[in-house]
Amino acid sequence: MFDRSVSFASPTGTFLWTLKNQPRVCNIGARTDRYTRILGRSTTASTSGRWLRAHSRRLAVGGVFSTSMASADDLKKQVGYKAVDDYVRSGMVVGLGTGSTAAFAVERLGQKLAAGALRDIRCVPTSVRTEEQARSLNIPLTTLDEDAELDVAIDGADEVDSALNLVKGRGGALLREKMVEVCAKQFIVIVDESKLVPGLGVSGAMPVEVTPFCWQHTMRKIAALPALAGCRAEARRDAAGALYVTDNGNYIVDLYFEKPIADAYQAAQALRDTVGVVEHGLFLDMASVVIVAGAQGVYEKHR
Ligand SMILES: O=C[C@H](O)[C@H](O)[C@H](O)COP(=O)(O)O
Repeated sequence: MFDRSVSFASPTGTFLWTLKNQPRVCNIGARTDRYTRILGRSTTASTSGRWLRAHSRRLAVGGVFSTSMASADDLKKQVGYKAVDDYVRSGMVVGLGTGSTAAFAVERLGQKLAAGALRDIRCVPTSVRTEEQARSLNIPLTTLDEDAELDVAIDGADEVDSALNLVKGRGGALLREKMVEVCAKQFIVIVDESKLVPGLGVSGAMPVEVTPFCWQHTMRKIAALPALAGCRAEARRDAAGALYVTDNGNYIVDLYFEKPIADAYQAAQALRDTVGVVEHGLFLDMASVVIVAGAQGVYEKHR
């Protein structure tokens, strides 16, 4: 359940969260004997809450907690914080991704800027949502028009395959994300293990951004592409049933596959060649590093 060799990006956060949530305290108590064995100290389950509180710093520094106790948000926070701690330095131009995982990286960047641990950073946000979060944290912003070369970009993903190719855009931000992330010297992807897939297109939609002009015609063209054989195309709608509109004023066609996309490169090329398609959610050969949080802790996959 936990392992001396595992190191966590943000174990303190996980631990504090665990203590605050009563059902999880029981889990900790049940495992106290294992913690004490590692630290060479005896205690009883009944004193575990007090004992763990007193030793939380030592436990956190030792990094012995298992992410099996962590919530999905804890895992996202671990990778979001680690990406900023390990890959962002003062003076850099940074691409800020979109989504629930990327939001933790933005949060960390804001914290480090406020604390003076990072200075002279300029960031390019990949969506209106991210821009608003960054502004609320006083993160200095720039655009690709002013800063066309980024040192690093950090973003989540919907799927990651074994070659570190990605599906992105289930949150609707794919166009700006791809525009920004192709300009980064290093593109750091942050995910929890649930995003790792044996082949792209299996866990949900592969989004395609299309122009509103004759979008149904474009959707039919996409669905008929031989490189996408077997896909079902559906226009994305909001909760009220209206067509979903991206930050760029476009629509999204979601493609659903029963089997992994046979050849993602062919599929990407066929989509690029379809007039009316603005961008698609296949991010191929782009990720430099994928930081993964899972049951065995946090680890990196490099291209
Ligand atoms: O359009 C959204 C983006 O591509 C997100 O990065 C992606 O959907 C992953 O989001 P989350 O971290 O919330 O799972």
